[in-house]
Amino acid sequence: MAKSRLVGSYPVIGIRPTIDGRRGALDVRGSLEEQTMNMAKSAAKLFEENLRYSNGEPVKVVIADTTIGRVGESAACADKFRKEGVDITLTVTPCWCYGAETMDMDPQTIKAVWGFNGTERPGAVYLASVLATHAQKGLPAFGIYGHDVQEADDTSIPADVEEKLLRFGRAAVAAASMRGKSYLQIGSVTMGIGGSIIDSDFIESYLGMRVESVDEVEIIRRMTEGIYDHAEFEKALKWAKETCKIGWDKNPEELQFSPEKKEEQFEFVVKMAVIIKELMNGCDNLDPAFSEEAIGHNALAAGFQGQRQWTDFYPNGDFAEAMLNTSFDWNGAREPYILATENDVLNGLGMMFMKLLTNRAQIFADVRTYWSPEAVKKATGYDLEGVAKEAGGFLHLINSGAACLDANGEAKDENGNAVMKQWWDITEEDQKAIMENTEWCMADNGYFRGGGYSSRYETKAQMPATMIRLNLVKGLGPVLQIAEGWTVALPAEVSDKLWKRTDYTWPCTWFAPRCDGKEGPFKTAYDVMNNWGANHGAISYGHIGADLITMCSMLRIPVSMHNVPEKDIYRPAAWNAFGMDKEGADFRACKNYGPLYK
Ligand SMILES: C[C@H](O)[C@@H](O)[C@@H](O)C(=O)CO
Ligand SMILES: [Mn+2]
Repeated sequence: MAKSRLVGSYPVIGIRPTIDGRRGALDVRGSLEEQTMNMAKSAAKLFEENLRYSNGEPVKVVIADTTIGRVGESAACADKFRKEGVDITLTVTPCWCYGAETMDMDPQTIKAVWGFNGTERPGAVYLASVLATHAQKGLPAFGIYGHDVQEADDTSIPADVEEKLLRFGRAAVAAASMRGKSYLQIGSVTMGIGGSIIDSDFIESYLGMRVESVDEVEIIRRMTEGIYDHAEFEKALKWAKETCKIGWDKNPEELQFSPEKKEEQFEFVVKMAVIIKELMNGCDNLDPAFSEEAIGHNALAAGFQGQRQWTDFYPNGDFAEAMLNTSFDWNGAREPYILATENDVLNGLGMMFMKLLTNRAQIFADVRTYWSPEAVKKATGYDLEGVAKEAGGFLHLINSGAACLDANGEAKDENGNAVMKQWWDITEEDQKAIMENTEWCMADNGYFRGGGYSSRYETKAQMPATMIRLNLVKGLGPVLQIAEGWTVALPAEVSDKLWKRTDYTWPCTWFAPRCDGKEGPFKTAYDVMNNWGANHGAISYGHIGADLITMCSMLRIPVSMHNVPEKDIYRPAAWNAFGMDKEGADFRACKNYGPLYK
């Protein structure tokens, strides 16, 4: 399994078994030691078996050396956790404990408390008490309390408790994985797109990341001076020549490049991909003279400007963007990178959020066109069916470049269903099928004067998907939009007719949000697009809106629009104090707490 070269720790989860400290003749504490420690061990096992870092390794979990009954043991636990690199804590208990003495007071950890629903001892009473104390001290924590009473000796974790523990765990590991990593901007603002105007303060104070920036000329310097892994480039080029199906050249005859030039451009774009990888994560195989370049920018995500100055002159970045965002390359299955096109850093960060939550490759797309049932009928004679009909139409998601190739839906699960897998599950067969269903057409010369290639595929299968947009609003700050839905499998002739009306040589995904027909942003697919905050969306496989909502509350980023069922919304207990209207409460709470790293 190819390991990411990211430098810096991955977040560790610390479990804090807390207990009633009373000894005496009846030794309350002694009677609870085993049950309390067993809760901690059950939770640790659940996390270790179900949570993975983006590099594919199991999440590391540590348990305090002893149960925590009084403040001295809290301090010893905090000391151990600091040494272990704990960024996330789960406090567990079946009984009453002394909240302010036993709670996690570290302002930087992401916290949850699980109070066992048994009635022999007041675990739930402690939960309520310590969550109140967390709120009083400005250290919001997630509360977990199972719906049904359990037997005191029951060490199993009920389904509702497991769901909250894992949602908390996935979101906390994603949020804390960003800490200390970089966002690398290659180039500058693209065609006046606001999302490409980078806001370092937001990235530093909300995500705990740093912003690195290099001029695009750095790619040319490295090409010219041979500052790249030559063996890797040769391997990449050989693989690409054997595996990439070259499509057609749509440009007018007089503007088409010669076969020799096309060959040269193909080598150029493959070399770009190798160099951008090395810019993001460094490389051990550079000539020792380039020890500085070998370090890389420790980038968890990056953006490439391309348009216009680069693409008016050099071959475009679509190959690099598409391949790096994909779950494999010439080295086989490996952690997908996040490389945004048009330097849309906000969309790149959205892709990063969802990659960290799912460990799957991500799609970057324009939210290009809403197709109503009437318009589709008029253009193709086809009556919408299924999810597209239920959504009152569908959206055309299409952008040259940074859509992962996994999105053509050619990887299959054990039942033969189309799926965008977690990267470590991608098989050789999946890779072959994905590449066989992708073409590399010559770049549209009207847009990309310098030439290059564009990946081309259609998402032919219906798959669950979640589209998000991270927006920055002056006076408000960051805000997220979420639309769960499905990719739409249109009949080939229908898809072709609609696709041909726009950029037929780019990756094409039809998307139907889950709509409810009620007034508001989810009335129909039209309303989703009409309320969308920008030109781009980041799209992930799966319905992951609830995980995103939980993670955003950890990052203090309010969610302004979503179609996640209210029963699945899970935020820190303190959010309840900000009102019963969940969305308004979220805004008020995020404003109250402010960014994590202010
Ligand atoms: C190639 C074109 O300039 C595209 O980059 C443009 O239409 C966009 O995608 C704008 O988001
Ligand atoms: Mn775009």
